[in-house]
Amino acid sequence: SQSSLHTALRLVEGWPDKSVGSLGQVAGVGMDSSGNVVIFHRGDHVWDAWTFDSKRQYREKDKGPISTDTVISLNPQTGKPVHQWGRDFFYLPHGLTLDHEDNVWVTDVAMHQVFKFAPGGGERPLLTLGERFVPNWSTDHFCQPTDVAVEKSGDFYVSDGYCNSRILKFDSTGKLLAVLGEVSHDAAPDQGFALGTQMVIPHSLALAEDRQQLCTADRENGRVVCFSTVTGKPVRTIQHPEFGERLFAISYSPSQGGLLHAVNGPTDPPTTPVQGFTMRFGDGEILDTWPDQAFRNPHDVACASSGVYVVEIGPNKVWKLEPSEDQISVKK
Ligand SMILES: O=C(N[C@@H](O)C(=O)O)c1ccccc1
Repeated sequence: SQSSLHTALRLVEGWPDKSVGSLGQVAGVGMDSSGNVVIFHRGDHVWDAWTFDSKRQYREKDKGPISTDTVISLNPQTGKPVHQWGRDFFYLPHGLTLDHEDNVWVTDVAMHQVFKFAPGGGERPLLTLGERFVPNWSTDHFCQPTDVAVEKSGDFYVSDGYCNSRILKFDSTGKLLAVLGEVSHDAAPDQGFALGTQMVIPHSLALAEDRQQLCTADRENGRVVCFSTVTGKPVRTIQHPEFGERLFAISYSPSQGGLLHAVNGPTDPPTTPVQGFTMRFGDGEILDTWPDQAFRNPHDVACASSGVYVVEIGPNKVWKLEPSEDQISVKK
């Protein structure tokens, strides 16, 4: 039997440092190569039931972009902000990813666009994809794109999105290479997708490059779907009763033989605890659930050697979870 040591995670009190000040809805979290925790929040903009019209067009364009910095890098030990940028550009921040060169990849669900910024941000993006404020399902448009994952080769994936059920693969210049998990736009939900049902809001991406798999949190199906990065075909799903109906975000760590961290989401009526999961990547088995008290609305998760980080929307929180002293050995 294989035993693997892992540790129960617990919330770190008083993190981040109060100098971070008041945050808007915190949509995305990522780690940079220095181990800083980078968060993507919405300032005074919110996504509520009236924000988009029936065609998924953003209703509040003329309010202008968020006037405060939306990207904040936090020191992982002190929780103090070490850098911030991104004012007067974004309307509804969603996904944030740092690639292996610390370029910052972000999605904005109001603009229906994906941007690549140089390390540390800057005034203008290095790359812009999608047509500003124009939702569509043609391959040069997105519809509320949710996240980005980037290979060392520079090829990258976009999970698209709330109103498209697909993942697009591009080369480093933004040329479309492949569409993963696509079903014809008018197909019934249970047709055309190799694993039985199409994705419903591919909401978060985790790239396990060493395992040639790209996984997504198929949010409203409450499951993980993994695709081969070689063939683009779906290779497996991971689903557990403990997930409940909705799985919001996932993050891959190559350590300890490959771990997948995930957070689920609230349901109405509440059926399962809103919590985090640590799974063995290989077979998807749950090794640990955390934290001791429940989350309310976890929206994204990122992991590093310093700990696991979860951001929430309502209440707007950034949580740090670190291994607690009591090591638990799992006999499997
Ligand atoms: O999913 C929603 N929001 C979050 O995921 C988010 O804010 O990214 C949402 C859906 C309907 C109405 C309002 C918000």
